[in-house]
Amino acid sequence: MNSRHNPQERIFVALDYDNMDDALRMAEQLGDTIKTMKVGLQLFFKSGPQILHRLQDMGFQIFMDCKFHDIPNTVAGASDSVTQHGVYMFNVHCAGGFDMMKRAKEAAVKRAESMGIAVPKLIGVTQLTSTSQQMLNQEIGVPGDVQSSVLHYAKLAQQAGLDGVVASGHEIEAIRATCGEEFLTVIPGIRPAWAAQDDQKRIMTPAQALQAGAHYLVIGRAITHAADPRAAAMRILDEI
Ligand SMILES: O=C(O)c1cc(=O)[nH]c(=O)n1[C@@H]1O[C@H](COP(=O)(O)O)[C@@H](O)[C@H]1O
Repeated sequence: MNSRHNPQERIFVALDYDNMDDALRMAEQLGDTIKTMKVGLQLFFKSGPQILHRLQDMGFQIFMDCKFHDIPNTVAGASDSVTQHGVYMFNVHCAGGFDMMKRAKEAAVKRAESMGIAVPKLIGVTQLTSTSQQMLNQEIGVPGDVQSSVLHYAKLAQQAGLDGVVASGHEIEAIRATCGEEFLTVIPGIRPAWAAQDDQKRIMTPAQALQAGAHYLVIGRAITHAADPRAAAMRILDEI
């Protein structure tokens, strides 16, 4: 297992809520167990950027999950804007291509340097964890196996200067072998043995994913929908 970080720093909790009060309540409950909160589009569109600053004021780092995917100029502009909020990490879809990813990174670096803040980590989404082999081939129209597609995107993201990728637990080892140990792997689709699978297809337990070399795990419902979220987070931390 990668031991560079303590377990609390390796779990990002997905605050997938439709209002700021519920999200802040959850963050408060998890305050002494989790360091980074993931804010996605559902919450962001309801609360606006103030959710980022409220969480930061509570001491959390933010993974802004905006999954940008547009022409390079537009994504560069969006990356510049999100960087201004001092987020720890944000993401783009690798499917936007090399130039889009490179421009996103350049914009984030330029803005962070002009503000004198840490450059946010930029992560490329490879294939979503809700994508099965059959979906990839038949619906999305990409031939070959999921792992080959994920590896192709991971290599492209690394060449474009990104810090890492989002993928499922099943691809961690191949990504590490191809892109090296420093290239970050951010892994959703995490399900403890005692949690429901929901809409995720390519899943893994927290312990298995860390064993395979994941840097960070993204966990939503297994914690936020638990009867006692803090106890669920503690149980996961114990398991890893
Ligand atoms: O970028 C992501 O965070 C992401 C990528 C991916 O391939 N799959 C995926 O589930 N996610 C996010 O990770 C979180 C997973 O939530 P749960 O399935 O509730 O644990 C959600 O907020 C998703 O938006």
